[in-house]
Amino acid sequence: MMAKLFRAVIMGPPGSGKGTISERIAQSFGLKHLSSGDFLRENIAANTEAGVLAKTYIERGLMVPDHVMTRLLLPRLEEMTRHSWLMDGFPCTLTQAKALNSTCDLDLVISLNIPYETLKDRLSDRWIHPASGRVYNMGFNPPRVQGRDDLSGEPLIQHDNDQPEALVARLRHYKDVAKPVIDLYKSKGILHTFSGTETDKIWPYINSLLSTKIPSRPETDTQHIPLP
Ligand SMILES: Nc1nc2c(ncn2[C@@H]2O[C@H](COP(=O)(O)OP(=O)(O)OP(=O)(O)O)[C@@H](O)[C@H]2O)c(=O)[nH]1
Ligand SMILES: Nc1ccn([C@@H]2O[C@H](COP(=O)(O)O)[C@@H](O)[C@H]2O)c(=O)n1
Repeated sequence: MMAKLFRAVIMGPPGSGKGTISERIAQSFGLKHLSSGDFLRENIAANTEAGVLAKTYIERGLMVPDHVMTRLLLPRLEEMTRHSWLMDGFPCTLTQAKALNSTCDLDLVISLNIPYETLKDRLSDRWIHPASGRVYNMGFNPPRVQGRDDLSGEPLIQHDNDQPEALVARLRHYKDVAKPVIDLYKSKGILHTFSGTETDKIWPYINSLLSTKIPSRPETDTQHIPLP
C-alpha cells in the first residue's frame, strides 16, 4: 500500500514508446496505466456522445479538440481519489495541461525524446489488436502467431496514420503543441526527459528514477486495471 498517491504523466511523439513504458511502470510500481487513446476507443465503441464526436477526428488522423478531451478525461481523473496513476497521451496541448493542472497536482512528468527515423521504423511495423489496444511490433515484441492477437487469436490491424506519409505531419503537429507543455512542466521542476532509440535501454533509467519516488512491488502482485 502506497503512503502517498502518486500522479504522473508520460509524454512523447507517436511511437515513442509511451504505451510500452507505461505498461512496465504499471507492472513494476502498481500505478494504474490510464491511456487516453484507449479511453477514446472505449467511448467510440460505446457510442457515447463524446465518442461519436471524437471518432470524426480520429478517422481523419486529426487530434481530438481540447474541450472534448478535457470533458472526457478530467471527470475520470477526479474520481480516482484512491489510486496512484500514470496518464499516457494526455495532456498533449497547453490548454489540456492547464485544465489538468486545475484538477490535480502532478508529481512527475516523463518526456520521451526519440529520433524521427526510429519512430518511422517502429510505427510502420506496429500492429494493433483493436478490441483490446494490445500493441505489437514485428521486430521488438512480435505476436506468437503472425497477424494474430496472443490472447484472443483475433486478427491484428495496422493504422493508416502509422505509415510514413502521415507520420511527418503528425510529428510536426506534436512538436508544435508539445513544446509549451514541456516548458510548463520544466518550469514546475517535474519534467524528466529520456532520449534514445531503444526502450530496453531507456527503461532502466526510468525505473531507477521511479524507485527513488515510489516503492516497487513484487512481480506476483501486478495487474493492469483499465480506466473505469
Ligand atoms: N523496435 C522497437 N520497437 C519498439 C521499441 N519500443 C516500443 N516499440 C514498438 O514501437 C511501437 C510504438 O510503441 P508504443 O508504446 O505504442 O508507442 P506510443 O508512444 O504509445 O505510440 P502512440 O500510441 O502512437 O502515441 C509499438 O509497435 C511497440 O511495440 C523498441 O525499443 N524497439
Ligand atoms: N490527447 C489525445 C490523445 C489521443 N488523441 C487521438 O487518439 C488517437 C489514438 O491515440 P493513441 O495514443 O492510442 O495513439 C490519436 O491518433 C489521436 O487522434 C487525441 O486526439 N488527443
